[in-house]
Amino acid sequence: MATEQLRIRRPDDWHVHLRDGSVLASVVAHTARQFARAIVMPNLTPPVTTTEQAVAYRSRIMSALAAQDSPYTFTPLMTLYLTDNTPASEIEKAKASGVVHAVKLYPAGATTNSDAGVTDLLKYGGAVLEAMQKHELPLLVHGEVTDPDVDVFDREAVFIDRVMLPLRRQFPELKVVFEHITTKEGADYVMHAEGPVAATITPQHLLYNRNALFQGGLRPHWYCLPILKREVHRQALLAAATSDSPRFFLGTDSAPHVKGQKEKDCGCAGCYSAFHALELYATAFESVGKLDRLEAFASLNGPAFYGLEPNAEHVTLERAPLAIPQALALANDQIVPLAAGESLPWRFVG
Ligand SMILES: NC(=O)N[C@@H](CC(=O)O)C(=O)O
Ligand SMILES: [Zn+2]
Ligand SMILES: [Zn+2]
Repeated sequence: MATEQLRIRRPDDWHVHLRDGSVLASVVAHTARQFARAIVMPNLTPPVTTTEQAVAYRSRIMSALAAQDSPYTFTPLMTLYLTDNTPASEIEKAKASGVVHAVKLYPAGATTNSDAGVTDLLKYGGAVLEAMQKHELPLLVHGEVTDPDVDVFDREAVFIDRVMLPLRRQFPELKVVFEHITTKEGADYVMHAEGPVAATITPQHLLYNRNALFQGGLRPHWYCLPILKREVHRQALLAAATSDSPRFFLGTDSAPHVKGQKEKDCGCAGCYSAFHALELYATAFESVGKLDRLEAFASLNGPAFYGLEPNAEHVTLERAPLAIPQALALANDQIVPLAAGESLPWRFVG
């Protein structure tokens, strides 16, 4: 008989966008409902580049949650946005704060709100990377090159050769998380690389291939960066996520954009999955008969990499259909969740 209930340690989301202001106010409870902790991305406008800003952003997150009388205990783990001008001294401050848990690399122009990102990591970032390696502050990378001559479907694989390999040769002890990997090349690299390397994987990259972008017409709500890839890549990601390797862990990359910002002539990249993240992952894991691997991926591997204890509490999912709404009334607007209108076989109970 198929499993009817699934009880796992409370998971954490190692890559999420909570935004700010009215969007923050309406999305934070979704993340807090399923996850005990989350690595919060710093790509606000303006970006979170200093420890002081990260501390202030953290209190806005906590106030937004408190304002909703949310019954959940939730700990945001903050990140700094690396720029060409980040001083090495900021790293010591960040580490000492106890609030900042990682530094995020956005290659300039690679994705949403990345204009202030790094233009040439090894040229400008040497002293900062040295400090991060010394203070054991992980570097989280959006791993795509921005070279317009590189095909958008190849940008992750090319990033490995052009940035990842030289970076890790120069800073072999630096903890690096290859965020939201989308390719077989990315999965293979992380699986076999020497040293402290890990990767997050999103639900959309485990569940869909690039056909989803064009299913019956142009589907902007499946558009995120890095873009969905071919089926062979999806299969490789599923194999990695459900493998025995502790290097792969949950990072939804839930990235809310209001409906009008997605459905336009130049729409934003990002899928919203905080509403139904665990249900999406459970569906993906079950599709390959690996539900028993979900707990390690969602609740154990991430804390181990970041040097934190796993959560003590547990959560339960039950086999019952979850109808994903066509849209969620959020932020005085609407946000369309990933796979809107479809149904999932699992439901998060609490
Ligand atoms: N993933 C996305 O498509 N978008 C993210 C940025 C990012 O994680 O690259 C966003 O902030 O909207
Ligand atoms: Zn990214
Ligand atoms: Zn992201």
